[in-house]
Amino acid sequence: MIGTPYTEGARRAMLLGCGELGKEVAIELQRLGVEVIGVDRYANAPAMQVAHRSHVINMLDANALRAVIELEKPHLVIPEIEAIATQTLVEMEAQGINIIPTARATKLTMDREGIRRLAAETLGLPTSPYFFCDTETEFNQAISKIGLPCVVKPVMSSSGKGQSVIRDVAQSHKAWQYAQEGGRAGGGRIIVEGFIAFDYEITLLTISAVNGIHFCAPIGHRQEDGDYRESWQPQAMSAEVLAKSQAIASKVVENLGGYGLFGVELFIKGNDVYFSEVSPRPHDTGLVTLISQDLSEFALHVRAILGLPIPNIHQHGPSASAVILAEGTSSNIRYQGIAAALEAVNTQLRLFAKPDIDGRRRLGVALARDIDIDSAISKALDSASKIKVIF
Ligand SMILES: Nc1ncnc2c1ncn2[C@@H]1O[C@H](COP(=O)(O)OP(=O)(O)OP(=O)(O)O)[C@@H](O)[C@H]1O
Ligand SMILES: NCC(=O)N[C@@H]1O[C@H](COP(=O)([O-])[O-])[C@@H](O)[C@H]1O
Ligand SMILES: [Mg+2]
Repeated sequence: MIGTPYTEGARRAMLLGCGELGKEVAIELQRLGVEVIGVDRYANAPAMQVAHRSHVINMLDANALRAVIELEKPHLVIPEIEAIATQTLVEMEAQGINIIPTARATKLTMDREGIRRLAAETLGLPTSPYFFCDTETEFNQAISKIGLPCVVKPVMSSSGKGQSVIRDVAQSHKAWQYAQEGGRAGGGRIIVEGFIAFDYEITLLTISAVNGIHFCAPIGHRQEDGDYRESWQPQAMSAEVLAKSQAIASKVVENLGGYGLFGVELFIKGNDVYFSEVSPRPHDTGLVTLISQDLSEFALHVRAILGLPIPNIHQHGPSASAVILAEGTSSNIRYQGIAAALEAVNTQLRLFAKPDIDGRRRLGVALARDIDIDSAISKALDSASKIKVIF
């Protein structure tokens, strides 16, 4: 049963994080008449523009997070980013608040050490070799054990922040410093991973719903500076490798528990599949599902978390997304070229409406369908290139 927003019977959902992914989740919640409360670190964040009301707090501040949850008493708390005081979510869950998918999942995936040890050491899944280090001496020892090239990341970071690849020992000190600066908590523990020279990488969107586990068609993507630039669906892969990927994803998702959509990141090399990491929430590379599927990853997340069934997921054929990135400083962002970007058949656009920019920021995404993946990618890239961001 779902009541009407602003009335006693309303079903209240609180989004912790109101970026582009949360905006689409908010729209899907609104479509089913759920009352949406947005929370993020800054005002007028994308999902706040869709929510019934919103709050601006530092979500890493345990007291502020607890206070906003106690004030609003949401039926569902939907984390949209990793950087949240997840220990508070664990405590609130113990008091009966429904944390999506589970407080433990948000805590384990906020920290690379939590999810990596679970996947490799508890579940026995294949991953890159890795070491965790707290000092530069340990770091140098880890590099010599793992060998070059290797990848260095702060344990608490996302979107490639503080991440670099070391190909020559001479780059080690710089990589250490960069990882210390890029960590969410301002320095600290890092992970050194062996570099997997994969043939391709995928996000396998996996949904745990009331009627079981469901998979979307695999999404291929290209990353630059640890951040995604284009994604496409379906990624061609053999039945054997797809089955292996689905088996890995099921193991991870079943262990993390709860209902919701997960973005399982996998590296594929020959017939080998390596687990990389997982988002217990919609994934940025999954933005392509806004054009490639009848139920997008956001619609699927909402269905799952409301305890609704997912009888089928229809995929429309070769599709792609290309991000619209801009760089600069402004709080008066305007977009030109929208008509040109939408000229081709089967093309769509999402402009996230972020209120400002200071540095490089993803502001939108172009979406396209075509007769094959290569054509869909070039159409999406072409559409994205038509958008001129004016400051
Ligand atoms: N061990 C590795 N070997 C080869 N490539 C890697 C490795 N680790 C990461 N990468 C590359 O860097 C990208 C980003 O890495 P990762 O997903 O760990 O970072 P992130 O900061 O969590 O990014 P996001 O938050 O966008 O998922 C991967 O998608 C992959 O392309
Ligand atoms: N890879 C994670 C990811 O894509 N997260 C998405 O980016 C937003 C932050 O954007 P911002 O840095 O521009 O505020 C987040 O709120 C989420 O929607
Ligand atoms: Mg990733």
